[in-house]
Amino acid sequence: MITLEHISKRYGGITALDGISLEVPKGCLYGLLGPNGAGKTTALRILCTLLAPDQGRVVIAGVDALADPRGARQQLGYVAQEVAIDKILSGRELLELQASLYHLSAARARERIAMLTALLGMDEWLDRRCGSYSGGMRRRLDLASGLLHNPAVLVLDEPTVGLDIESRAALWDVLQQLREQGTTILLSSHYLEEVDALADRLAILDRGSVIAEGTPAELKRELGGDRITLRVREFASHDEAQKVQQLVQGLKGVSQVLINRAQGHAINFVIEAEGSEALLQLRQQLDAAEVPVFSLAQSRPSLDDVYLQATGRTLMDAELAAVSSRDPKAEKKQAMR
Ligand SMILES: Nc1ncnc2c1ncn2[C@@H]1O[C@H](COP(=O)(O)OP(=O)(O)OP(=O)(O)O)[C@@H](O)[C@H]1O
Repeated sequence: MITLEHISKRYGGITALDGISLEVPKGCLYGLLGPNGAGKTTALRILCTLLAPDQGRVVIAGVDALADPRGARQQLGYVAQEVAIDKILSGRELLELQASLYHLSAARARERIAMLTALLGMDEWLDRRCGSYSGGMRRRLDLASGLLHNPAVLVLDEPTVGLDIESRAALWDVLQQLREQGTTILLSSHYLEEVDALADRLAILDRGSVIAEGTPAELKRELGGDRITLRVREFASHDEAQKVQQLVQGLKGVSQVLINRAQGHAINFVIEAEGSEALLQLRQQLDAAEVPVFSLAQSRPSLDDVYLQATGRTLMDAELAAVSSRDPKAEKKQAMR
């Protein structure tokens, strides 16, 4: 239903997308996971014909989106990151306005609004002015606007940012229902647990490139055995961590040894075997090699491990780096042009 082929996009000297390709099959809930600044919004805006790529091809439900943007838009519902809702209108008036922009007949508009009101639980407050809505209500109304014309493809940019746990769970339910009804959904997120819980398939985006793609289970399985986090001290120095890294690399059944700066220079690695026996043996090997142990934790691979393995840093680490290097004001200005 969605094909992106070799899409590149630069903003001045910044490469936001570096030749990414994606395929989303029909009826799939697809997650685009990546830290802030990875290029998720840029990819979604290109897909939704709101931004032109420098090169590449976009096909939505068989329609070439660059040659026929209008045709592609008829297949699409887009829920942007920033909610743009008028404060004076009521939710219902806003949906009616939106329905007329989609050229729905009055009868069809009434029918769709009634259906979406029930689906999204908006009955109690839809006739109130939007200015009085909470973040969760605004998100739901925004989702309803994206779904009014019953699109085959729904694209959501970070749909649960800023939502409380309850609203987030409600939104997840709605997305799962829509998928069951056959809607193809592409959502971007920087929440690992969200993509893990919802997505049938996912792509991990980092600095404008797809660094991993598959089902959550496949990606985790590819990492092999259990993940170990070893801390020699609460906050070790980089030099100390490097020494331990070399020691651990020499141990039996150990692979993919990395230093994790974000966790006080903890050492992350994989052990071939599973279970407590393996940990016990590892502990003995560490003692024999005279490696001090402040803490030693074992877990099954997670999506964060997939990211860590591909980039050498955790998602949280990447987020922090992105926050300090971006200029939101300049980006907003540029995006308005
Ligand atoms: N309008 C713009 N002008 C200049 N640079 C931009 C603009 N929009 C995005 N960028 C840069 O392009 C890169 C990708 O940004 P993009 O917004 O696509 O990432 P993202 O993964 O969606 O992050 P976020 O979730 O924070 O929006 C970043 O380095 C960002 O600083």
